[in-house]
Amino acid sequence: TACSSKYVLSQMHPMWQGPLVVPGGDRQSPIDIAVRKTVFDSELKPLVATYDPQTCQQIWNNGYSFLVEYDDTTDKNTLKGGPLQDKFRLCQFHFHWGESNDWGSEHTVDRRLFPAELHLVHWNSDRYTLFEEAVMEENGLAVIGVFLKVGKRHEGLQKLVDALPAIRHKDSIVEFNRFDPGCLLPANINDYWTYHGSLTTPPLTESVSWIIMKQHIEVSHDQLAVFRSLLFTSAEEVQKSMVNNFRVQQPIRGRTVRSSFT
Ligand SMILES: Cc1ccc(O)c(S)c1
Ligand SMILES: [Zn+2]
Repeated sequence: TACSSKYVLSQMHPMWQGPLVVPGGDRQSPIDIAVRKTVFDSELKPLVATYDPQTCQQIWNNGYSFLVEYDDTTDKNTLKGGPLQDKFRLCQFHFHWGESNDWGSEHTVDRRLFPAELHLVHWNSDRYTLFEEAVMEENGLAVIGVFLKVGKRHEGLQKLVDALPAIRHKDSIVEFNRFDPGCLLPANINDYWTYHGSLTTPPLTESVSWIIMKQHIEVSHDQLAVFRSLLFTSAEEVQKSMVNNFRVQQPIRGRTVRSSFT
């Protein structure tokens, strides 16, 4: 689909430290959410996420993370409301995680680290026709972030976990159908923080309205261990475990993080 193509196909080995600051970058991600500095905004509306599991197409290892991709040629999977003025289309979701359960998330809450973070990536289909266009524009993307905690097994995630051994190496891909991304959202999606930031992988463009869920989801230790069995490397290269695929935190540069709850 559009969202997978050249954009995240970079052959560059993930330099997770990456450029510390993008030239002129004053709205980079990820950041720490200092709760006492957040500002409640009563104008923030409830989020409306509508997903069709039938539009799930494939799951693949792009050398940074693994992506589950959806058909984004129609408005079948939409996100609107919340801080968003326009309607956004889901194109993919992926995760960032650590080599241990002590770290792995990109965002933190009062410096608290989670073992992993889910990103559901949507692009502004009211203003653009392709993900590639939207990713370069200020109001182009909306990414929902959900923290993962280790606890009880996540039944809905298991179908995805079972598909991972087939995409162990970079650039491997398998067909993946009938997966409802909604099953990965927490029960309460109306309590969130939102701020303007960037992608956390190249090209690090400052095109993202971030919507970070206050409520986390739980996955089992064993499910997370399967994430760590993936490889950054292709079958020909010396094996390198896909772990710690998160970016270092970036300066807040005077930005305000708004909350939808008090
Ligand atoms: C579009 C996109 C690709 C990869 C990512 O980690 C993020 S955060 C967004
Ligand atoms: Zn991400």
